[in-house]
Amino acid sequence: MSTKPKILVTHKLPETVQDYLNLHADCTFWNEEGSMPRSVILEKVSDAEGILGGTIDEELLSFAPRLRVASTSSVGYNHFDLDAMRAHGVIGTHTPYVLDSTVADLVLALMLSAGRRIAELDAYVKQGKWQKGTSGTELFGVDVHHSTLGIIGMGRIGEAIAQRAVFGFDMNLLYHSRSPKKEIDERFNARFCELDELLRESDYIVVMTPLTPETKHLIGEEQFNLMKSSAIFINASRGATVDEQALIKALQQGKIRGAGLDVFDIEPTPVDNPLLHMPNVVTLPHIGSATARTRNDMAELAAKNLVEALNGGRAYVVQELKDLVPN
Ligand SMILES: NC(=O)c1ccc[n+]([C@@H]2O[C@H](COP(=O)([O-])OP(=O)(O)OC[C@H]3O[C@@H](n4cnc5c(N)ncnc54)[C@H](O)[C@@H]3O)[C@@H](O)[C@H]2O)c1
Ligand SMILES: O=C(O)[C@H](O)CO
Repeated sequence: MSTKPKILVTHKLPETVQDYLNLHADCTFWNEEGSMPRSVILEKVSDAEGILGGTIDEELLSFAPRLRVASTSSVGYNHFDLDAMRAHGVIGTHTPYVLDSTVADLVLALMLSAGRRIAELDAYVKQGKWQKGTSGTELFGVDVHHSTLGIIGMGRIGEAIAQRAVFGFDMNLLYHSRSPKKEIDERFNARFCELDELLRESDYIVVMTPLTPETKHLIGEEQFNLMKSSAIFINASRGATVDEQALIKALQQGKIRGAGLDVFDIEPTPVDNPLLHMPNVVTLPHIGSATARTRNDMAELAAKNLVEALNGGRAYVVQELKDLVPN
């Protein structure tokens, strides 16, 4: 009989990562597209000590009496019910650092695209509108270089965005986070400020906090009312950090100039979401970390986290559950 821990993997992994897991665990894989259906997870998790992927909630935990570690191949872990995991003594791990640059690249792309109207004007050319003649001014956008960028949530990805914005585009940097960071101030000649001040002063506003009870709807009607009418608003964190209805209203009423969104309240977002029908809004299907190399790195790290945490080794355990790790 195998002495390796039993693990359940609920989405397809690269072959090399499966090979690694097979060396260290008795694995049940899912090799079809999409994720393992919930009913199958609930059935197969009954004897698992580790799980890689998916939502961890009270229901799943009640079907998993032997579960010790849940690993997610994402840095965000708002799909972990942390209270329930604590109550069941289950450790959670995630994948910080390996995706910072890829997500930061995408945020800059959203800023450039929304600010300089790339997607909108690409359609303009392809639809033959250019041929009809233009005064020119109607095609104007908002400069990225030498504008003021306000980053809300100056963590790992926030810092990678700052690096690109300050050194690549000569932007001035404001940030709001849980606390000021001296090294950020010095390195980027940046200034920590309260949220209201950041919203009033920034030309580009990027939300990059995790989704937690404190950050849910951090940006709503009151916050949009403080922004410049020329502001470009970017969300690449989680949809629910922003009150989506308030964002729609702010755009409809011209309270801000445009937006770039990688994340939505409901994903996939319904096709009748008004945001999808506004030319000044650039929309993406939650692809912040979606390059082959980065997704492979995330899968490798998630697998390593699972094996290490099951064996008492070093893993990226989520902050809120670190005290559950035996010394
Ligand atoms: N769009 C995507 O594909 C994509 C990819 C990766 C990460 N994300 C999201 O980005 C988030 C951030 O990732 P990270 O690795 O930079 O995390 P991080 O923990 O390094 O940084 C988050 C920062 O937000 C700050 N913060 C937390 N609560 C706050 C609050 N109430 N007010 C102000 N600041 C607050 C923290 O102090 C921290 O500095 C993830 O949790 C995830 O939800 C999205
Ligand atoms: O949190 C993350 O890592 C990204 O959103 C990918 O899901």
